[in-house]
Amino acid sequence: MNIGLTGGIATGKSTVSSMLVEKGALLVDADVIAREVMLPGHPVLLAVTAHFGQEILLADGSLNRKRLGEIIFHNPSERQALNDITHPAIRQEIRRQVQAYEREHPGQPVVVDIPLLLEAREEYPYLNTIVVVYVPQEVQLQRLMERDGISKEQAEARLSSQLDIEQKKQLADIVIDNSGTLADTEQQVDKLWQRMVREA
Ligand SMILES: CC(C)(COP(=O)(O)OP(=O)(O)OC[C@H]1O[C@@H](n2cnc3c(N)ncnc32)[C@H](O)[C@@H]1O)[C@@H](O)C(=O)NCCC(=O)NCCS
Ligand SMILES: Nc1ncnc2c1ncn2[C@@H]1O[C@H](COP(=O)(O)OP(=O)(O)OP(=O)(O)O)[C@@H](O)[C@H]1O
Repeated sequence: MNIGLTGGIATGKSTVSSMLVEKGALLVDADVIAREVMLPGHPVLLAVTAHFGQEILLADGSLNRKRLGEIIFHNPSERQALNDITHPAIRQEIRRQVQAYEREHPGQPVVVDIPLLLEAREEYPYLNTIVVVYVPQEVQLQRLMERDGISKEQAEARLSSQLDIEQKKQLADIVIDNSGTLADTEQQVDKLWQRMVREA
């Protein structure tokens, strides 16, 4: 069984996907792919630079992630422009990796971690079980500020760039509540893993 794993920023997707990988799942990680297409020389980074200008690059030609983040998390039309440039290539690579795993490891469960899965559900018809990693918004905000060392205002800007976590929870087939201890989460992940193996 393959699952699409999503949630809000800092709700614990990586925490849960690491637990599943420990148990033997194969992982496709959209954030990793998103970083790869932003490496110097990649056509996607060239297109991003053509739109946003050289000021989004550091002196060595690599992406100034902080600068681009400041622009797109505060400006919906610039965020849309970035999504229009980057998302088709990211989606294509996600699909390619899933197909490669299915070919090379038939029957082995695959976890596809995509932060913006429910913002573009129709783009992923091949993912038919959606798992949402959930924490209430106050916990999400707190964890995000702590992990990234950012202000409340910056954290709120990131949260409001995505579908609300309560809405994502409503759209889930399976919810993992990550607001308790890691041991509480691990118990839920155990159950999910049993199901993934059973329905492989
Ligand atoms: C804007 C960038 C440079 C900021 O980099 P930064 O290192 O600060 O953040 P990072 O990449 O670790 O992203 C952290 C989280 O932010 C959220 N996020 C990132 N991009 C977006 C977006 N376009 N819209 C909404 N949320 C986003 C996601 O939850 C992601 O997990 C970077 O996020 C980026 O290149 N974004 C465009 C690609 C993208 O949409 N990636 C996320 C989904 S695959
Ligand atoms: N159950 C938990 N209790 C306390 N802290 C937790 C718990 N789960 C995760 N965290 C912490 O919360 C932060 C966010 O978790 P994580 O990085 O897994 O989220 P994410 O959804 O993958 O984030 P992103 O959207 O940015 O990729 C991390 O600092 C992590 O260590």
